[in-house]
Amino acid sequence: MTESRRKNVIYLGPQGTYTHQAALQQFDDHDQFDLIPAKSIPECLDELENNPCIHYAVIPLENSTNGQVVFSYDLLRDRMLKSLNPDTSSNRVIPPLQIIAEQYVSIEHCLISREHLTMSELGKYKIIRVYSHPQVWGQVNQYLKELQQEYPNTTFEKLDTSSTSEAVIKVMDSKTNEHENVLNLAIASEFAAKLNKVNVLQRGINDQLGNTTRFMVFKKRKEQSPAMKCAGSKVNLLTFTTKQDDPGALVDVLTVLKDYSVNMCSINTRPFNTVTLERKWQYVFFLEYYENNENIDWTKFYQQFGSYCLEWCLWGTFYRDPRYYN
Ligand SMILES: O=C(O)C(=O)C[C@]1(C(=O)O)C=C[C@@H](O)C=C1
Repeated sequence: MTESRRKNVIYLGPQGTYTHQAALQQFDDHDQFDLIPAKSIPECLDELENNPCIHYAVIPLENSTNGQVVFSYDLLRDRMLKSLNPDTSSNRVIPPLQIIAEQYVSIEHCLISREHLTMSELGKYKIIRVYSHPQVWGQVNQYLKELQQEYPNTTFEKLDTSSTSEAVIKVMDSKTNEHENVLNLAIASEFAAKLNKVNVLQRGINDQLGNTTRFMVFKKRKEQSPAMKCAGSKVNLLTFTTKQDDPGALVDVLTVLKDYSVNMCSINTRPFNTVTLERKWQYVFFLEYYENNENIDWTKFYQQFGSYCLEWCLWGTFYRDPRYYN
């Protein structure tokens, strides 16, 4: 493969994040794809949208323990609202980005230190600063509570970073201050610890066994989809707003799914409030449904569905991840 045919995939970095693992799962052909770390989730989609050298983006969407990755949901929400063109007769928004796949990554958090030390040594520190991505706190709540109970004379502080690998780098850069009795720790994957050659104090510290995060893979809509060896169920992800706040407005939209025997797999919502719009405080709904019924007239389905929405946007149709749903 010539250099120019190679494709660039941007993901939430630095190297070693769970998103990096999702990107490696999706784009496992190293002769074809270069993986490029981004500093934040918004940067991933901004770069894919605006940088001609970026071909794909991978971002986290939801976690089995603590739900929505709100940063990602809000990117879709804001993109749908931004793309709305009040001059056109159609209420369908067609954004420049499209979802083409999902990936699931098993999340096994570790407690990580820069220096080599053991759990029994934690009690000698007055303050322990724990760095991680904000999405992680809800996955290790119980663990941190128990840690505090075990070391009652130590104050544990939680500090947010842009990703779990960023937390590891923070800990590597901030030297333990023995004099002030302050220790810096990170919560991240074993993969991140190994990449950065730091010490794993404890493994599998997440509260729930089977903790899993689901990631979404995007491409530019105008570019061709890559060839994918997939089979099985196809899923659609669509966002919409309702026409009014009257009783039954949401039911009207969802009844179309029932009428066409379309099986819904998830529904979520995020609020928004825009001064330029007449209605205050509205919601964007996120809907996922299967596309496995060949007898459905999808053109008619979307005509009817769209007629009950103020605006709607189909983000993509993709296969259920066969690695996870086997
Ligand atoms: O920080 C990382 O490693 C990420 O890939 C982000 C992220 C998230 O935003 O949900 C991914 C999976 C884990 O649930 C924690 C953090």
